[in-house]
This record gives sequence, C-alpha cells and structure tokens, in this order.
Amino acid sequence: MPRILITQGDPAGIGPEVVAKALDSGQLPSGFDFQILGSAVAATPGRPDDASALAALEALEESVRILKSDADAVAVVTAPVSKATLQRRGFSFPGQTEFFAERFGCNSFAMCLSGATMSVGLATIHIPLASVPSSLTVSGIVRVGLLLADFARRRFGRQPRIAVVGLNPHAGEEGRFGDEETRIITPAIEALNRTETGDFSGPHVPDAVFRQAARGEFDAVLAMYHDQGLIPLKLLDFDTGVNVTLGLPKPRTSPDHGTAFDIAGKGIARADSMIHAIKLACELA
Ligand SMILES: NC(=O)c1ccc[n+]([C@@H]2O[C@H](COP(=O)([O-])OP(=O)(O)OC[C@H]3O[C@@H](n4cnc5c(N)ncnc54)[C@H](O)[C@@H]3O)[C@@H](O)[C@H]2O)c1
Ligand SMILES: N[C@H](C(=O)O)[C@H](O)COP(=O)(O)O
Repeated sequence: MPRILITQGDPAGIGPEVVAKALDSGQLPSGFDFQILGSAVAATPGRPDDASALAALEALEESVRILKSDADAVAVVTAPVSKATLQRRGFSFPGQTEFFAERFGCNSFAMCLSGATMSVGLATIHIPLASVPSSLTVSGIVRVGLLLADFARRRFGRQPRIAVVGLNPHAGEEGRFGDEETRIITPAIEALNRTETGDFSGPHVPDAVFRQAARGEFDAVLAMYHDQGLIPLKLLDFDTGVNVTLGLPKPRTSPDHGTAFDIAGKGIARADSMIHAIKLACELA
C-alpha cells in the first residue's frame, strides 16, 4: 500500500500534537499507510533546545532516505520546525523547502500555499525584504510561474488563470512608484503566456488582486515575496492552508502554521491544517 511519511517537527512545538490529532480525526483518506518519523524526546513544551532541534532534523533526514529508497513511500508531510533553532544546530537551509530541494538535487522548486479560498506561489521565499527587488528576475518569475501553473492545472483540472502581482504600490503606477513591473514582471508575464501553460495576467495591483482571487477570479496568484502572498492566504485560509513544495520528485506538504511555542503542551492546537496537508499529499502522490 502507498505510504505517506509524516515528520513530527520540533517536539517542543505543536507538531506531535497536531500529527496525533490528525491521525485520530477520522478524516484522512483511505488507501494509504501513514509512517510517523521523529522521536518524542523529552522536550519541554514551548522551549526548543538542541535535543528537540536534533530530533526534528533527524526526522527530516530519515524522510529523505526513505523517499529515495522505497517506492511505496509516495510523499512526505512535515510538521513545523523552528528555523532559528535548527540553524543553531548547523542546519544550513532557510527552511524545509530549500532542504528538500537540495537533498533531491532540484534546482527548480517553489513554495506554494494552497487553501480553500486561494492558492499562492512565491517568486522569492525566505530572504530579507530589502533583498526582494534585487532578487526578482524574469527567468525566476517564469520558473515559478511554470511550476505554479502545473500545480494549478493538476488541482483544478483546467488551463489555470494565474494572477501575477506587482511589487510596488499600485503596481508601480506607470513607473512613478518603481519600475520592477515594466523591467521584470511584465516581460516575465509575456514569456509565461508564450508557453501556453496558463492564462497569466498582470502585473496586478497588490492591494486589490487578493480580493479578486478570493472571489474566484483566478486559480492561483503569483506573489513577489513571502508576506505579500502569505498574509492574505493565512488571513483567509489558516485552517485549510497547506504549504506544498513544487518541483520535487515526490510531493512534500506541510501545515501553513509554525511551531506555535506559545500554545505547545496545552492541548489546544488545531489540527485542521495538518489534516489538509496530509490530504493534499495523498491527492498529489
Ligand atoms: N511549516 C513550518 O515548518 C513552519 C511554518 C511557519 C513558521 N514556522 C516556524 O515556526 C516558528 C514560529 O513561527 P510564528 O510564530 O511566526 O508562527 P506560528 O504559526 O507558529 O504562530 C502564529 C500564531 O498562530 C497560533 N497558531 C499556530 N498554529 C496554530 C494551530 N495549529 N492551532 C491554534 N493556533 C495556532 C500560534 O499560537 C501563534 O499565536 C518559527 O520558528 C518559524 O520559522 C514553521
Ligand atoms: N514560509 C512558511 C510559512 O510562513 O508558512 C514556513 O516558514 C515554512 O517554510 P518551510 O516549509 O520552508 O519550512
């Protein structure tokens, strides 16, 4: 039977709790086995330390070993980790997305979050806001746009309508508030439309386009940076949002929330996003 790997994340966070609740929910698809990775070290809730970070890291590495060697292991779902704590243990990646991409030798990958209301792909991921403008390139936006179109086509079963967002207020207001739209984003949209993989429009005004997306006018939104895309997504879709890494040979999903150290150990963490993450992994596998 196909098997979904589930890493428990940092055991000082809510990972083990939401994994256990998801498995007990009665809402997971049939036809799959679920294999839990990660030891329940004696972590203090809300207090990540070297041991809890190591447990999280070992589960990630173990998932890669299994995914590469076992054809029945068809996807991985990762519970949240603390990036800062992991990096103090020598984890050299900004996040799990970049970790899986490197481990699978995947140069073309992207972060996408998909929820009941909207799906959002990110042209840049875990970088300082000040680095965003200089990190945007035509080829980078095209690369993420193609991955997002492929994902949206698989999810929604049609030629996807993808809104590409501007970077600046009012999408630059004809160059008065910035020129990334004319220099970079518009040429990328033109190149994407030449591929005929989706109907790409934009550059859209950032403060308006997410309302249109929420009303169903687009199948996905291609945002220029992390918080541009994830603030509306998490505002509207916190319980159904799933983080999915595009471009990997096997699907990797994760809940849209973090370790929630402030509520760890209290038994009040909601498992909805984890349940949706497991469902999406099964759907994509
Ligand atoms: N999937 C992941 O691995 C992932 C995602 C986001 C953040 N993180 C990491 O998590 C850490 C904490 O990040 P943060 O504080 O920005 O975000 P967070 O999602 O952990 O917490 C934000 C707020 O949402 C609440 N919350 C989160 N998940 C919840 C749930 N399931 N049920 C009820 N309430 C919930 C928290 O209590 C907190 O008030 C950081 O180290 C970050 O890197 C990991
Ligand atoms: N950027 C994600 C979010 O805000 O939800 C989160 O940090 C997870 O990133 P990784 O999947 O790369 O760990």
